[in-house]
Formats: sequence, C-alpha cells, structure tokens
Amino acid sequence: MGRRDRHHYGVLTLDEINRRISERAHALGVDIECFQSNHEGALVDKLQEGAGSIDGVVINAGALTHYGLSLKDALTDAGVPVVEVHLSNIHAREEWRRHSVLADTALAQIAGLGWRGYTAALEALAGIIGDETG
Ligand SMILES: O=C1C[C@@](O)(C(=O)O)C[C@@H](O)[C@@H]1O
Repeated sequence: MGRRDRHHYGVLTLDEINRRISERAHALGVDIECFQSNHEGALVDKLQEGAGSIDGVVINAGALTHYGLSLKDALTDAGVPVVEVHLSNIHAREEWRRHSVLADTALAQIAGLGWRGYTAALEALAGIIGDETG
C-alpha cells in the first residue's frame, strides 16, 4: 500500500490505514487486530489461531479474492460474520476481478470506498455483533 496503483488503491500506506482503523475501533470500544500477509497459508493460520476468540472478520483478500479456496474454507470454518472489503470497485474493473470466491461466505461486501471501506465494515460489523436486532 502506498506503492500500488493510486487510482485504484489510494495513496495511504498500510500503517496509515491501520492507524485509522484502530482509531475507529477505539472509538467504538472494539478490540481489533490488523494482520497482513502475502501468503495464503499465513492467513489461514491466523484464522485458525483465532478460533473461539474472534467475533468477526473484516478482510481484503487482494487477488486471493478471486481464487483463494483455502482462505474461503478457513473463513467458513471460522464460523463468525465476515465482511469482505475492496478498496476499488471490483465490479467496474476487469471481468476476472468481478467474481469473488469469498462472496457467498461473507455477510456483505464493500467495494469502491477506498480505505473508508474498512472503517465502514468495522462499524457495521460491531453494530451487528453487539445488537440482537440484527
Ligand atoms: O489486490 C487487489 C486489491 C483488491 O482487493 C482491492 O482492494 O480493490 C482488488 C483485487 O482484485 C486486487 O487483486
């Protein structure tokens, strides 16, 4: 982040995005952990390690969105609500980006809001988890 195509992904570094997410989590009274890896197995490990101690997942799976079936299984096995986030509007880009193998595992997908997609997802997920009205 910060070095990828600015038009699609914005100019903020990952640290800066994580800082904004952490600030919003603090304001919401939510405990979060931000985790990034370029390796699918590391993401799977992280989800498996979190079993029983996480209430929800906000995930941008990058290109794994389009083919990451191990990640999809791990998200399903996590058994918690998942919100899929994309910085860019994947539905307005190349044909191969429009299909997400994670989408039917997720509660919702947010695409095209840039870094604000993460805070929007966090806020919605925290609200849904903490509110029995759904
Ligand atoms: O790495 C990414 C980023 C992305 O998930 C997004 O945030 O818009 C969209 C994916 O197609 C791409 O491979």
